[in-house]
Order: sequence, then C-alpha cells, then structure tokens
Amino acid sequence: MRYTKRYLILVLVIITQSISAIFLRDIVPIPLFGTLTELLLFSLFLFMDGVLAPLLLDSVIASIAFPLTIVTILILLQRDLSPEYILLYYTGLAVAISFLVLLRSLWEITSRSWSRRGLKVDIRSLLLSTIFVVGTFLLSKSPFLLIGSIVDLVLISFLRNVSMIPLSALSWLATPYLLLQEPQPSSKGLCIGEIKMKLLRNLVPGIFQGNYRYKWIPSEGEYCVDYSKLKNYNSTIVGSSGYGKSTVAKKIVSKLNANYIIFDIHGEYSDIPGERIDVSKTSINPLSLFGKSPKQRSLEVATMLKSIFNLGSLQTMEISNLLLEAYEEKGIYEEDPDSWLLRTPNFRDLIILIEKKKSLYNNSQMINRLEGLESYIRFLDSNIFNSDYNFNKIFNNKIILDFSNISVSYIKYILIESILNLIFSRFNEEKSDKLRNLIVIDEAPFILSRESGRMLVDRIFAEGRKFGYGTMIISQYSKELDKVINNSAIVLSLGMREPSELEYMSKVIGGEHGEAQRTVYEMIMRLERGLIATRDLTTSDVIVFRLN
Ligand SMILES: Nc1ncnc2c1ncn2[C@@H]1O[C@H](COP(=O)(O)OP(=O)(O)OP(=O)(O)O)[C@@H](O)[C@H]1O
Repeated sequence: MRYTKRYLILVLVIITQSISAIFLRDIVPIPLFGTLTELLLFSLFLFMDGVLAPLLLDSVIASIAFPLTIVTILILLQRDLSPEYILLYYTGLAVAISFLVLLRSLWEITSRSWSRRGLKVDIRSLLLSTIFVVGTFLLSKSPFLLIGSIVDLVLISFLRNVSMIPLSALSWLATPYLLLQEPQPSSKGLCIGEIKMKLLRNLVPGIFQGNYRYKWIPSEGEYCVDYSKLKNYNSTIVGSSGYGKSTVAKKIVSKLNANYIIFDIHGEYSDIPGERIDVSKTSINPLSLFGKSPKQRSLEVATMLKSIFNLGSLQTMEISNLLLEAYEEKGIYEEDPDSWLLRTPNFRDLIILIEKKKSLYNNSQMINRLEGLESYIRFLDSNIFNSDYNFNKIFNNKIILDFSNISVSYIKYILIESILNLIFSRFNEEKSDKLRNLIVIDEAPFILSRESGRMLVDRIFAEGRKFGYGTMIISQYSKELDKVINNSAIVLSLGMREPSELEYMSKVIGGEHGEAQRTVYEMIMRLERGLIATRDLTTSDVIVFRLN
C-alpha cells in the first residue's frame, strides 16, 4: 500500500483515538493501572496503538474499530462487568475480529512484513523512536506509558520503516496527553489534601434503568485550590459538629497568600497566625451609614432590629422613620450626599430623640408606642455601640476577630453585622484581579438565620470578587445556604448524618443525575473525620480527599 494512503488512515486513527480519549479521560484515570494484569492489558493497548496501527490499518472500518477495541479494554479495566459492558465488549470484539478476517490474518501480514525486511534493528529508526519515547515520558510522566512506548520503540525498530515513526509516535503522544486530564499545571495553588476516591460514570446508560451508573474508584493526587483560576473566591464548608470544619478552614487560611478576617465566634482560631482582636474591647456604631444613604441605612437597621426582637412590620417602619429623623437631627439628609460624611447618631441619640418626641405628644397612644420602641433601643444602649474603634487595621492584615467574650447573643449579632457592613463598604475602594482578603464566617447560621444578615452575606458573596474579596462560610446546616452555595466556587462537604442535609449536599456535589446524587449521598454519610467530599473545579471530578 502506498505511503500516502497509510498516512491518511493513520491520521484518521489519531483523530478518532483523540476523540475517544477526550471521552475516556472522565472515565479512566491513568494512575488506576496498578496491578500486573492491568499493566499487561494496558501495554497490549499501547502495543496495538504503536505497532499494529501502522501495519494493519488500511481500511476506514478498521480505523474506527480500533479505538472501539481500546475503549472496550479500558472499560473492562474498571472491573465492573455489568450486562451492558459485556455487550459492548463483544461488539468491540466482533468488530475487531471482522477487520482482522478482512485483512486475512494478523500473523500472515506481520510475518510477511518481517520476512521481507528481515529481523535487523535499524539504527535510524531506533534513534528517532528514542526521541519520541523520551518526549512521551516527559509529557505524560507516566511509568506505564514509558514501558509501553519502549516496547513500541523496540518493535518499530525491527520494522525499519523510518517514515512510520513520527506518525506512530504522534498517535502515542495524543492519547496520554488527552487521557491525563491536565498537562502538568504550572502552579497548583494551595494544596490541602490527598485525593482518595473519584466518582466515575459508566460509559453507557443502563439498558433497563435508562440511567447512568456511578461508582467510587480509588484515586490519587493532591487536592489543591488555585484561587487565581476560580470564577469567584467564595467557599462553603458544611458538615456535622466535630467533623473538622474549623480544622479545614484553618488549614486553608494558614497556607493562604492573602490577608484574612476571621469571625471567630467561639474562640477556636487561637492556633493560626494573625493578630487576635478581642471584639469585647472594641466598639462600633451600628447606625453608621457604611456608605449607604440615610434612608437605606435606616431601613437596614430597622430590619436588623426586627430580626433580633421579632418586631412587627409597623414597629419596624416606625423605627426606620425614627432613625431617619435621628440622622436629620445630625444634619444628615437623604438629598445631600455631602452630609452623609457627618458624624452619625448612635443608639443613645435615638433614645434622646424618642424622649423629646414623647414630651411633645399629648396623645397617650402615641406615647405608649414610642415607649414600646424605646424599651428595645434601651437594650442597645451599650458602650460597645456608642463609640468608634478604629477598625481600619483589619483590612491589610491577617486578623482573627474573637467574639468569645461577648455573651449576649444579640449584641454579638449586631457587632458581626456592623463589621460585615463595614467590610462591604470598603469593597468599592479598590478593584483587584486576585484574592486580597478572605472573610471567614464560622458558625454561619448565627448570621444567616436572620433576614438582614442573610441579605448582607448574599451581597458580599455576589459582589466580592471584583474587589479581591472572597468569603468562606462554615456551617453545620445547609439550610439558608442556597444563594451562598450558588456563588461558591468551592463547596466542601464533611461527614453528616441528617437525611435532609445529606440530600441537599449530595445534590450540590453530585450534580443533576439522580444516580450520582445517590452515590454521593452514601459516601458523605460514611465519611469519617478528616475526609471531605467535593467537586474538583480544575477537573470537574467529584472526589473525596483526606486533609493533610
Ligand atoms: N483531619 C483531622 N484529623 C484529626 N483530628 C481532627 C481532624 N479534623 C478535626 N480534628 C479534631 O476534631 C475536633 C473537632 O474539629 P473541629 O473543631 O475542626 O470540628 P468542627 O466541625 O468545626 O466542629 P464544630 O462544628 O463543633 O465547631 C478537634 O479536636 C480537631 O482537632
């Protein structure tokens, strides 16, 4: 057969093979090939690829049947002999046998070819092949491919057909390159664990169920987070108490090449680098505008107080109006943005305003209403809200905000919400195309269970990226996490037992297929401390890794 025709056929083989390899890379991770049988089978596949292709493939049918056979071998290596796999195997085999029969016999052809040329090694072929073997190894870093390509090298040298070597080797290079999902990334980012398992989808849907089947297979490699490649810098860590959520967060921040602000509710972050600030010794005025207009801020503060004291809509609106009046008393007007920079009132000023209004009314019903509101505000008349600590330093540093000395829950809540507002107000100051600051919110349900906190965190999650801010939410419950999870590039699930939680997280991690969700559900339920399920964003694989 003339060389041009052979070349054309081989090009077709490479293209078909490459397409099947793209498909295969989701299914067969090369490190899986561990046992001797697997190694032998894989070498057979490589032998066919490198030697038989140039010898045998002189028909279009054969070119298509060849990758199909390879697919079959690889599927069999998954060791899952379900009916559809056996069917596929025999189809592959039947096609392979047909093309061998069509070409009369493998032996006849090879022996004819070798007897014509003689069993003498050709030095030129040997040298050229060696270059390609080294190239394959450098590209794939796979010892299995190295063994296979050496076999190829020896055999092709006997053929003494130099012109065939580049194409045979190219076909060699294409497959491992595509099979090895990522060609050695230049920077892996922040590596926090060892991959242990990977979720694989079978090649074909089940004949009877019409569903893909999924299973966990052992896998290896490092689990790394490369913030520079993520669509946002947000992450969510969910898991039952004691499974190691804070430990994961500590691992990430302590390796992080950026600043962070940790909201440490229970004083658990004492063992990581950074400046600790005892928040009970600071102060912040929750009535500060934080870059908003007086009307917007009045409404926000009123909504916050509504969440804390379970106020009705009428009382919420009354507080909002009172706040607006308090701003005006200080010369801060909605229509005059310059005035928004003036010093804002605090809760004490609000009480004085209520007192003043009470003295102006004769109507006892109005006075009662004002007294009702005043009783709530008096709860908030605390030094911690009446002056302004300089929080500026938290923005360019590694900071742990320790809330453990604040025992009154609503005071703690207002402080957290105010500091989050302060952080949010700083977003606009500087754009950034890399992560500058990570905000870590442990015990997130404390914030997210309240409407005002949830709205604020949702906005921080949605808008942080362009300003170089990322947020990490740590929670025992996935409830209220919808928006947060949708805006999280990384979602880590630690072990949990509660069925509704398991259901939610297996959907988030497993994706849309019911079978994948079920398989992930069973895995998360069994995860022991230190093991984490997630979707690896660089490869889109669902994996389980062990924190190191
Ligand atoms: N990978 C791990 N290997 C060994 N011990 C661990 C690991 N992860 C966590 N622990 C230990 O388990 C305990 C609980 O961990 P951690 O506080 O991180 O859990 P948590 O999920 O944040 O719990 P909670 O929700 O109650 O705050 C700690 O004593 C911690 O040292």
